[in-house]
Amino acid sequence: MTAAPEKTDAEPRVVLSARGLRKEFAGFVAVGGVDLDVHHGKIHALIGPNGAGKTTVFNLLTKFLPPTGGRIELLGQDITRTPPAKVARMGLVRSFQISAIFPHLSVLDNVRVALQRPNGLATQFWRPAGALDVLTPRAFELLETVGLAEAAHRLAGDLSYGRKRVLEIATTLALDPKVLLLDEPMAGMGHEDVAVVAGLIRSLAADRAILMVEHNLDVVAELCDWITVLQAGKILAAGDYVTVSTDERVRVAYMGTEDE
Ligand SMILES: Nc1ncnc2c1ncn2[C@@H]1O[C@H](COP(=O)(O)OP(=O)(O)OP(=O)(O)O)[C@@H](O)[C@H]1O
Repeated sequence: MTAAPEKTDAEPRVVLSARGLRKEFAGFVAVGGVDLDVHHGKIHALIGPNGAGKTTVFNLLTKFLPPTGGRIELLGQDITRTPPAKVARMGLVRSFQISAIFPHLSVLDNVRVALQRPNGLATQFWRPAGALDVLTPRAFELLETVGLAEAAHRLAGDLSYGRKRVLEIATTLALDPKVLLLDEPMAGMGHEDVAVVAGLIRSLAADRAILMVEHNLDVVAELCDWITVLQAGKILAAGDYVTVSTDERVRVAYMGTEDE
């Protein structure tokens, strides 16, 4: 028997897909039939004006909201009706805002607490001192990955805003995501932090897929391989930055003018 040819990077594989994704709230169509393919090794942006349905799509993909229609597949498995915690364990992980970190714990402990979740230790929060020590090497590895190792023993709450976001991303890596969903990762950041987080996101995309909602179009242009533009719950355009940014419908709908 001949083995199936292995997929190469030249032919990136779809790790997350949605077909006909739909969500109605009491008759109001927030997401009206969205098709999406997210590829391993690629950074995919979801953009669109306020109220376009970006957050709702994120909530549907991560199963925080049940869809009213359509189908979602993760790594070839139908997850349309799978509960959120299971979807996260399967590798679809969403980065929350910095409120997800514990400000009174050290940077290292934030990551160790995150690491105990996939190990099924979440219910043992009040364990004897030292019980998390076994997680320390892996926690340091993750802090190295995101460039926070030297801040390991600082209180998380004392980090700059941008570094808090970086720490939060490190805690999501504890779940070893195959697909990482980032909701406005650059929101509220200055130029310097944006550059740091952009570099981090690029490095994280090397061995996983990234889907991000991002309002900063400079970041999208610089970072993203593929862009899906939503408007009023539907896909207005999709393609690389040049394709979508020169699309007249996108310019009118998203940028708000035909002349810019
Ligand atoms: N739970 C809900 N109940 C009713 N309507 C909702 C609910 N959640 C979202 N909507 C509506 O669905 C539409 C899409 O909202 P959503 O938050 O997904 O848009 P968005 O593109 O993320 O917007 P923004 O950029 O402002 O965050 C909006 O009109 C919103 O008012």
